[in-house]
Amino acid sequence: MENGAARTAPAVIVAIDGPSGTGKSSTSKAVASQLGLSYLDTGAQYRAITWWMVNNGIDLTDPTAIADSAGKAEIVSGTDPANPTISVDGVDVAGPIRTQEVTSKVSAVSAVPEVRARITELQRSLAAEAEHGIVVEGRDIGTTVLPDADLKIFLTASPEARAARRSGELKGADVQATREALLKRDAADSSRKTSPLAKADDAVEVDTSDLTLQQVIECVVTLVGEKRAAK
Ligand SMILES: Nc1ncnc2c1ncn2[C@@H]1O[C@H](COP(=O)(O)OP(=O)(O)OP(=O)(O)O)[C@@H](O)[C@H]1O
Ligand SMILES: Nc1ccn([C@@H]2O[C@H](COP(=O)(O)O)[C@@H](O)[C@H]2O)c(=O)n1
Repeated sequence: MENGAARTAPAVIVAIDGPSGTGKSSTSKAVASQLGLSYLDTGAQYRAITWWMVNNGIDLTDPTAIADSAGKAEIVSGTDPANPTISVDGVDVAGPIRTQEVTSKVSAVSAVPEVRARITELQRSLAAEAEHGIVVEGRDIGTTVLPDADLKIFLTASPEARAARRSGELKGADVQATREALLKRDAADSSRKTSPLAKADDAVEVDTSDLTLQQVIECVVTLVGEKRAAK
């Protein structure tokens, strides 16, 4: 180190992927906050473009119609883990993108290659801009968006654990119906041709079924520390 310059932690790129309800958002946000990193929820971006298409009457059963309008909405993501934001054409859509309607339609939109190309470009530029590094969570971050990430995590959990977590969050929604909806979305996301939900070969798999959220956060923070120490 020259001139006694203080040693600062090297910037680090962390990719966290996995099926729905495995704890990606909760874990990523907490890890990013704890380590002073940026945070990007890529699912929110796919939900935002879906919300725009629903609002603009695009036929979501027609992949050509989806592809033709893939570039029309301006999607902006704020990457502060204490206040992640998402807007479409200047409108804050953090609430509207969580409706049942958007949740049930997002997989049809995210399967279209033109949509993925557009959103992937946004994700890569946000990751490149993050001064101290970033935690990016989604389905294809380790495999496609950031294949050179310093650390790749693939979170899993049993369908039962995930359904119980989600129905608790949805204030007592039927656990069985929630389980079916989660599995249906995972099946669609895993079977699409373009960058399906998948574990990267070099990802660390963490089964969160029997872990508390705090334990998962600690596990990821430890893994990031190890990667940083080796840089
Ligand atoms: N290890 C855990 N133990 C118990 N509850 C958890 C755990 N991890 C996350 N949760 C809870 O499970 C719910 C789903 O978590 P979260 O939204 O982080 O999952 P996700 O993988 O990002 O889901 P999605 O892909 O559908 O957005 C939240 O209510 C969260 O608080
Ligand atoms: N990298 C990603 C992230 C998300 N998707 C699609 O968005 C949907 C919503 O994701 P949530 O994390 O908010 O539940 C998800 O079901 C995928 O269809 C994606 O394709 N790639």
